[in-house]
Amino acid sequence: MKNIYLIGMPSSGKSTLGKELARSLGFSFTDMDKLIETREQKTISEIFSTYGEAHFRELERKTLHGFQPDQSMVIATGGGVPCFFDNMDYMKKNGISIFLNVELDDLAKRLYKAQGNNRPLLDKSQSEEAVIATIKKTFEERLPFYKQADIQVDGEISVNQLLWLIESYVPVQ
Ligand SMILES: Nc1ncnc2c1ncn2[C@@H]1O[C@H](COP(=O)(O)OP(=O)(O)OP(=O)(O)O)[C@@H](O)[C@H]1O
Ligand SMILES: O=C(O)C1=C[C@@H](O)[C@@H](O)[C@H](O)C1
Ligand SMILES: [Mg+2]
Repeated sequence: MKNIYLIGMPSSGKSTLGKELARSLGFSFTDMDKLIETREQKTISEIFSTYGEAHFRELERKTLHGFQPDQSMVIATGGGVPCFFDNMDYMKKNGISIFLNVELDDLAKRLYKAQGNNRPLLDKSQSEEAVIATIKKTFEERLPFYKQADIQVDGEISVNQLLWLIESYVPVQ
């Protein structure tokens, strides 16, 4: 079966929903950020600070293009993946892309609740206002890319609802 790519802002629920979706479909689950961290033996923050963002974006592209199509995988992409290189076209060509579109206020709340701070583009040591302003600006810049997804989900959704959307888009046996 075709791979499923979950895209969206940090904290939009790609990993949480992705794991449940994979379990329901009997697909394997892969988190691109985790895969890159394992392969590089560094956290995403360390990769950014040591080699810079451009290097990280190259790693993301290589990782994305390294997945074989039709491998029955649910892939939680990094938040920036659709916005660089030909990544969005690649996902559309090689699987089903799903945009998890979550309200900015909800994104900000989730981000503050999450433990730790390993997302270099969303620095929780800044004031809450500054973080929200960054999220808003980033979201607006990314929306034209995210919107190209095959399926868009607005707000919260259950796995069963998501399964229905996927089956309606392309029948899953
Ligand atoms: N539908 C939901 N309602 C409320 N909270 C949620 C929902 N989905 C996820 N969360 C919470 O939001 C936080 C972020 O979720 P998750 O890690 O799945 O997002 P992500 O898109 O994978 O983020 P990242 O890009 O940082 O990896 C977690 O604390 C998770 O428990
Ligand atoms: O939104 C982004 O650009 C990022 C999101 C994370 O998933 C990581 O891929 C990294 O922190 C960059
Ligand atoms: Mg995640």
